Amino acid sequence: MSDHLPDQPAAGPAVPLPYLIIDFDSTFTQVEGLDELADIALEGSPDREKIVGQIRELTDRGMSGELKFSESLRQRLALLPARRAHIGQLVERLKGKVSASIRRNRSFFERFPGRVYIVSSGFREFIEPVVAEFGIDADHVLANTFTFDAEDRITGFDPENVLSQDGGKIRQLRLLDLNGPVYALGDGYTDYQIREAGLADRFYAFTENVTRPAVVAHADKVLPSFDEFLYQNNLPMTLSYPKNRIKVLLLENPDSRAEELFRAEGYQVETVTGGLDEDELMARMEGVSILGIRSKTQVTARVLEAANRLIGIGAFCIGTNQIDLVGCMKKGVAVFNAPFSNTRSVVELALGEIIMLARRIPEKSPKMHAGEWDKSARGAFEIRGKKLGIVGYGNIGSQLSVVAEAVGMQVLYYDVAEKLQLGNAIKCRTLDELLEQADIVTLHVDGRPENTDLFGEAQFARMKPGSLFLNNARGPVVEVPALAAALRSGHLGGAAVDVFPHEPKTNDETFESELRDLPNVLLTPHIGGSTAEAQRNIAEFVPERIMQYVNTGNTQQSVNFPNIQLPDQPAHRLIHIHHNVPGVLARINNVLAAHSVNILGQYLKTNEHIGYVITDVDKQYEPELIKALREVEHTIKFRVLY
Ligand SMILES: NC(=O)c1ccc[n+]([C@@H]2O[C@H](COP(=O)([O-])OP(=O)(O)OC[C@H]3O[C@@H](n4cnc5c(N)ncnc54)[C@H](O)[C@@H]3O)[C@@H](O)[C@H]2O)c1
Ligand SMILES: O=C(O)[C@H](O)COP(=O)(O)O
Repeated sequence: MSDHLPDQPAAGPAVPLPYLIIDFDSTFTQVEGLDELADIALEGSPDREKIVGQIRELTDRGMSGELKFSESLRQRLALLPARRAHIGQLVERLKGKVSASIRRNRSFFERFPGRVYIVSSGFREFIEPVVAEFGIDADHVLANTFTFDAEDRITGFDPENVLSQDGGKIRQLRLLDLNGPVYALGDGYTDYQIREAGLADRFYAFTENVTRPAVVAHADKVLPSFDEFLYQNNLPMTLSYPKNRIKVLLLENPDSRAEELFRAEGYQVETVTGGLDEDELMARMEGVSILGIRSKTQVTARVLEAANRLIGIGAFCIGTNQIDLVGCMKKGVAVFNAPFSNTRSVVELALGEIIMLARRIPEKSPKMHAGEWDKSARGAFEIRGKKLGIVGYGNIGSQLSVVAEAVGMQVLYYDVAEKLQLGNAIKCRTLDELLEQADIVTLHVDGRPENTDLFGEAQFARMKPGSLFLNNARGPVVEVPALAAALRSGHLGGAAVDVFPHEPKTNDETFESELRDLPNVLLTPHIGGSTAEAQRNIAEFVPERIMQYVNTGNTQQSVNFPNIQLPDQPAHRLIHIHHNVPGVLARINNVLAAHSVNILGQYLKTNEHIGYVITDVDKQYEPELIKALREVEHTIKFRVLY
């Protein structure tokens, strides 16, 4: 039995629950209130950007300890042309900008309002209504207050308020005189000063929104999220595990959007340019929960053995033949890919290649670059009316079929599976039937092991003399020496090849192949799916699938897990992956019954190797229940979602 994410610690506060002194700007909320107020007040002003920028800079200098706090506040307010009416708009804006992890753990604040103080150098007028939604009363908000003139313009701050003065938070804490342990949480230097003055037992630097190195350097602990604080202190939390503890390793340069999306969700992300070989990858797998790869990285049984926390793999491409899918299943690792995101890109490349080969451009263009003018129609033909033989009529093959017919080609196809015949395409019963008729043969099969060497001497010999050949599928599907021989002998009129049995791991390695320097051969470095559109689509599609799996257990479109999509419902969700043997579901339910847990919804799907059960239950689980579920015989992985 293995388990990648620890369960929620015993749901209950440490005794006694320390007082939490929480900063407001950039901690409770994602932003600085005064910066936002300036942005609102200056709407429509040509100076908006300039003044907001100046205020931001002053805020930053004050927060990092570079400028005296009172001076930073005075200068900011002098720049701020705001009125009382703007404060209402600011409150609405701030309500939508409460830090994600604070928002997520609203129930914590509602449960322990007496232990939380918002101590801020910001202003009560906008803080109070925002934190009130979390059950925090006005007498637990300690903040500055604005002064106004007769026309309701903000003129400054109340100088009598200790929080407007240097060392204001220290003075405020002294006045509060709390009896018991005190923890201070914030992003600024003034939050650290509470601890420095001995008025807090710990200072936690909160970095979910902003990281100030000078502040982090003084922290007892760094908190990428409030979940992390609750987790470290064994306090009740909404998630079962802080996302910042989930490590994502991205290889082979997927579009930067992927990293952005994972980071936005709070995950820790590491990236590696290019691919890694087996040993290198094994050395990187410790602690990795999510692995992102493209077509090059081989995820073998040895790699999986080295993966002690892996729960999901994202193939940022279509093909998944590079992954030991069954091995993943048996380890409870769900695999997702992007089945359609680069389909169109491959189709467009194939069509372009067909035309280029038919006009012998691979020969003509280099000659022109060398200064040779070779104007002749020898060996050049139109593609209109020619027979295109598509081997593998899946997503790419069938899309190419439509596009090829649109430019006047006749399409023949061969597939091992029964496929919907599109347009006027003609199905061939055997591969040979297709090879004997086609003027151009294009491969779009997947990389399953049985397809290794699908095309060799015999298949090329079957093709019509002078015909063209394209491989944009997978390198091992074609015996390269046989293809090279058919081209050298002139039996084939040309070829376009994008994929190779041995491809360089990075752009720094040299490409070696027998196909180099052959006539009328277009060679491309596995770029069938390498377009801006495809890469962007993939980088959005795959992280979304993986995050849905991590967050909700949804396995829709997983390539190796039974597909289950569940409704979101207010419940506690338990995820159980087990070897597919009889009786596991009954055992799970016996454990739930023995702990008097009511099942709100339960979904089971199995495949040849595993069973996947999602159970929604109606009450907070006890540690003993989790332990008992984990001990159910044949469990591969057990996970508490929330
Ligand atoms: N060059 C690139 O950059 C690039 C980009 C995307 C995809 N690809 C490759 O293209 C492949 C196909 O992509 P897709 O989205 O169309 O996949 P798909 O799964 O939709 O289609 C593959 C089709 O091939 C058929 N097939 C498998 N083996 C066969 C065989 N021996 N003979 C005849 N038919 C066979 C399958 O039944 C299926 O219909 C991918 O698996 C990937 O390897 C390459
Ligand atoms: O399977 C695929 O989608 C293609 O082979 C593209 O792979 P790549 O992302 O490694 O370019």
